[in-house]
Amino acid sequence: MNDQQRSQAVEKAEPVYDAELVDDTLPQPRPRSRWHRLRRWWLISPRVPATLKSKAQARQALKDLIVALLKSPWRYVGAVVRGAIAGLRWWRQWVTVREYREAAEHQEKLADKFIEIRALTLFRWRVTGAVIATAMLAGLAIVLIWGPRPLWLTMAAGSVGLAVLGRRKEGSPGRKPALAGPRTLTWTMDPQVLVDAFRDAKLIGKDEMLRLVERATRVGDGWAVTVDLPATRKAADVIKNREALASALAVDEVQLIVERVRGNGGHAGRVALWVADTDPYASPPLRTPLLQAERWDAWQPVPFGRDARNRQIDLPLVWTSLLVGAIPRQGKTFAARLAAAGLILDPWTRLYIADFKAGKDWDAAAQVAHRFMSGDEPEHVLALKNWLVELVGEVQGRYRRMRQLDDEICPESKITPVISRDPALDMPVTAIFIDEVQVPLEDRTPVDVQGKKLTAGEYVGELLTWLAKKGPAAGIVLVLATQRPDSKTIPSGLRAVLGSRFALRVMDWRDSNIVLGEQMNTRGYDSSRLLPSHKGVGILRPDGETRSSGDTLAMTVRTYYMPNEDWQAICRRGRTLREQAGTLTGHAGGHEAIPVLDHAGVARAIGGAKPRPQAELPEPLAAVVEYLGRDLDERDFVPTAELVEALDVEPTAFGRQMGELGCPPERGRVTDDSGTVRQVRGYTTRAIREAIESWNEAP
Ligand SMILES: Nc1ncnc2c1ncn2[C@@H]1O[C@H](COP(=O)(O)OP(=O)(O)OP(=O)(O)O)[C@@H](O)[C@H]1O
Repeated sequence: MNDQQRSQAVEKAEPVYDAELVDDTLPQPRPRSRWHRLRRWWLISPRVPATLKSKAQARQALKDLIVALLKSPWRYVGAVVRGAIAGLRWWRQWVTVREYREAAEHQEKLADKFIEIRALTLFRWRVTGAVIATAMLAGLAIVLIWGPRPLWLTMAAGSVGLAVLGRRKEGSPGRKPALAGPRTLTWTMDPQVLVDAFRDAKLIGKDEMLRLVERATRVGDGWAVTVDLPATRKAADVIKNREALASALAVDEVQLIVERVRGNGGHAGRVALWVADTDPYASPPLRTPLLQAERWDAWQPVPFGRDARNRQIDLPLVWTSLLVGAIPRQGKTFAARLAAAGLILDPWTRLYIADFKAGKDWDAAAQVAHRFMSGDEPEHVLALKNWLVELVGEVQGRYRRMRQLDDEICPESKITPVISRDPALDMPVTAIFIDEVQVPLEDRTPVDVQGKKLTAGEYVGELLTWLAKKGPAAGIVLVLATQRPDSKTIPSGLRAVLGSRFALRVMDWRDSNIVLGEQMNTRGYDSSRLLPSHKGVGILRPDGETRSSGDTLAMTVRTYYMPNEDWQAICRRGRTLREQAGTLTGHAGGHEAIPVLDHAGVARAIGGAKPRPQAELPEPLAAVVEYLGRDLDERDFVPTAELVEALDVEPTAFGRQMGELGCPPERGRVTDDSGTVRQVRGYTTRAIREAIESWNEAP
């Protein structure tokens, strides 16, 4: 066989790999060391006492032990005294032949038995006297013969006997554990008191018991304890009836925090309680930590306040909106300014500030705001209307531009930190703060929206609703503060789309529900119960995650205190940061830009008004509008070739006529059926809409 024949006879095979194909995109089991396994078992085993499972618990157990030891002499003396009293009572009954006497009285034979009873009583007195005399003589003899020591020993044994007799009876702590689980004395959180409180508040039945999950521990300036409710009871009901429980525990409800323990370590019947020693809001308020921050990232939740346990509560602002409601002088403006402070310290954030309170509270923000006004006249309302129209147009533009960005920069139709800081994309996080929003919402100045007559208030309401709905994903943050959170002032459609809510003290539970949401009072959250003296304390119902709140629906928070000088310092810092970053624009930059208004587009977007009949439009614009129909709003770009073919027009003349109507052809990108992107000439729908509008507005 020559070489050529050999190479034809032997067929080359693909290499064979001796291996297993592993899909490493799936979560892989992690090898666990013995130490890890032991640790895990230790933590979950019911045999290991809870006190040995965590340092905090062990420390608390040690403290309790020391306290028990220190208290034991007093407890012993108490038991001996109780024993002595019990012994005396028993002796009195015996000496007065009480049982026999009562039986005779019962049978109405006391007179017959009187002599007999008296004799017996005398006899027992004599026995008592004889016993005392014998005991004294015996004691004397013992002292004389053996000294006082045996006497002391006898008395000690006697005191033990009395202490046993005087030990606490059934059900009292000290004899039998009231909760399942290990038990030692606690200072204030007596388990029996807790069980009784739950029973009195009708949160558990008379025969039901609580189970102790985590013994009472000192946390901050109060006591924390975690308990399991009986199987059929729900933690949500305890939260709902927090006030009854506070009353049963004899504390003010602001001192009691009840939370459901959720996630892996919890279940629907596990409740964590914290009882403050004193009113947690009576202490002086804390200054905002933002004062120490050189700058802030708007994408990070803003430090908003502290709860009663002194845990920091942060408020996320990007991708959401906030409604703050309260009666006057409770700290609304202060709360809204806290949210603003975080955004002011991020130079990449654009701010619109409308202060309808017309006071001095917001003035310092003028040096950083892109748009700023302070006043409560109709002209201010109309100016706000224009801002909002501009913002609606801005949001529409952002969505259109985001659609054109590639998936790596913009994976969803949502702005990201990178997009928001890219000056070329011009989509910064834009926050609009409106203080006393009821003023523009109630304004009755008539406005003409594309032929439809509305009041300025109605139109502002529609624009705000649209912005709250569509704005957050495009980086628009809406913060509205109102003194009048009633259903007439804040349209329900607007309330429904505002993500986060903060209710300071209001007049009644209805107003509280208007701010916090339907039925929130029945779930235990009612801001009308807050005390007038608790300025800056409110119920926060956040949207998304807030640090340290877990899955809590809402929480009582005391906002950080930011007096005017701190606020001014933050605004000054915000200005310096913007100057350095070159992002000082609009009002703060000294050139008040006139809002770019696309009234027709906005009216179409919010559905509040219809454009004028298209018959009024000149050709070929009318034909283009007719051909595009709904696509006018849904598409960004229409190639000239498509229009020329559909309308059967001469391309050069068509281009010239469109240009004369204010809509010259531009270059744009289209994707053909095979997925290839090509650059072609055509018209942006925005330009077409603007052409329609300018024609409609022409006299
Ligand atoms: N976190 C806080 N801690 C302590 N005091 C506060 C706090 N927040 C606000 N206050 C106090 O409450 C007062 C009223 O606050 P603010 O001006 O924000 O009220 P408001 O609800 O906006 O009032 P109005 O409805 O009149 O505009 C402030 O002067 C301030 O002293």
